[in-house]
Amino acid sequence: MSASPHRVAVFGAGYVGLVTGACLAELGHDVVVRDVLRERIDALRHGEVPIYEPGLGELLARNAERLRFTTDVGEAIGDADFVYIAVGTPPTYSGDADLSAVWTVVDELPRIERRCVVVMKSTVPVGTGTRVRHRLDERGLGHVGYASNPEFTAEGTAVRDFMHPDRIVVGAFRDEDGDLVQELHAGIDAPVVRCDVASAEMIKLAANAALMTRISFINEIANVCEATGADVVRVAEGIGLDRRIGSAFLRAGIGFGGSCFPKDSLALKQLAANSGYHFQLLNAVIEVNELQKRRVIGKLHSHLGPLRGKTVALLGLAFKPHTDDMREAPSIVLAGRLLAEGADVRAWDPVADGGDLHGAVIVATPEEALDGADAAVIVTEWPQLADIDWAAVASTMRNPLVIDGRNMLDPEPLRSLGFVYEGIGRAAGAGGGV
Ligand SMILES: NC(=O)c1ccc[n+]([C@@H]2O[C@H](COP(=O)([O-])OP(=O)(O)OC[C@H]3O[C@@H](n4cnc5c(N)ncnc54)[C@H](O)[C@@H]3O)[C@@H](O)[C@H]2O)c1
Ligand SMILES: O=c1ccn([C@@H]2O[C@H](COP(=O)(O)OP(=O)(O)O[C@H]3O[C@H](CO)[C@@H](O)[C@H](O)[C@H]3O)[C@@H](O)[C@H]2O)c(=O)[nH]1
Repeated sequence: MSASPHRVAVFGAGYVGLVTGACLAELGHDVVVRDVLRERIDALRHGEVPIYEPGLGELLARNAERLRFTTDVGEAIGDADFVYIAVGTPPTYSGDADLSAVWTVVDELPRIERRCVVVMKSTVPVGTGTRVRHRLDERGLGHVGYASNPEFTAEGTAVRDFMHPDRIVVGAFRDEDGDLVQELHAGIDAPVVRCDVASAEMIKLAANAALMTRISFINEIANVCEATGADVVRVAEGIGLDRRIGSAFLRAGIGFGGSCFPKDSLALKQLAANSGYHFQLLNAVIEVNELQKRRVIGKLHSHLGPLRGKTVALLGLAFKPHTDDMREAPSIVLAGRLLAEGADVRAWDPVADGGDLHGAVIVATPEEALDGADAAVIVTEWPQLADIDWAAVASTMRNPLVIDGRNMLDPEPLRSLGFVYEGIGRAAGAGGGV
């Protein structure tokens, strides 16, 4: 519980806005979350949680008396001390971040007489804060503060990440605004990085770029492992124990997806390009990822030949486990390629609804997806997949082939059951799951 409760308005009831609102309420603040989607707000008012995020439902319920939901700007702003902007910043056709939702919020802010701080939670290009500051000044809101407080939570662990972050970043034009945002987080035990607004904006983009670089790096190592007979799982373990390297984000697989990495890599690439800089390394990271998503298709070809008429079971659809989010999920590229090549796609996910996969048949259990299939492809490392009774499945599949896009299974038991097992970057005969 923080020493002094504040009144906070959060614009955007998506993955970030809802988690931010619920966690700030948990810290003792009074929060109003505003969204433009009436059905989303109605659902929240009825105690329903419109997204799948572990722990969020309990947090919203526990803090119900400090949380309100509205579509109305005036009601949201009320007498708020903080206005958090947590709206989407998707990529435009060119890859630049689309800031239209951010500008809508800035422009719909009513006349505010008192002291209040607008806080940017959305991921935005460097320079956005300066532009928002000017717009606030032009609108006669010069007394309203502005701070950048980027979000580093990952989907599936967002509540824990918010309450126990590695760090809190606060960039402000005026120290007193930064002080207030820092004070709002009283009760969270984490280092606070105080800096200028541009640096805070860059910390967010650079952190994501660093994580993506590690993933594309290990994926390229995996591809070389595959060509040379090494096992990337052991290689990642071996290099990750070096404290200078560390073991996080060294899981080779079929590439990164999600609502953040793909779009933020493009946004940083275009931000650099717009400033006259060609960001070569980031371009390579993006390209490696695009190719990585398609490697499974090559593996299927090498085992099955032409895919027309073959049935492929896609196990997992969400871009990662413990979320229903399918934005930029590798499953979308995979399903699209398979369907284009004439394969029948049967797909399963415990929470993502697969509505984006036009032409794929969505089934209720992994076993149903595998029944009669020519190949199983593990797309998302859902823990449920570790519990499949492969001995039973062996007799129901048309062809016992498992392509493990996340290196989650132990190859040896599968091979001893007669399965052909291929991971990503795992030489034939390599043992041990991850
Ligand atoms: N998803 C994540 O895990 C994550 C983590 C860190 C940062 N971010 C960044 O946070 C931002 C939000 O991401 P998200 O995943 O929560 O997006 P989202 O699409 O899930 O949610 C955005 C919400 O904003 C609402 N909205 C649009 N215009 C509005 C307005 N004028 N007033 C109020 N609400 C409005 C939308 O209806 C939607 O519900 C993005 O910039 C994203 O890059 C996301
Ligand atoms: O070793 C790894 C780690 C992750 N991934 C993939 O990378 C993607 C992103 O995973 P993750 O980072 O766990 O999830 P996000 O929810 O997208 O979170 C990222 O993006 C958020 C939005 O910017 C940031 O706030 C988080 O810090 C950052 O981790 C997923 O497709 C994963 O399968 C790998 O392939 N190998």
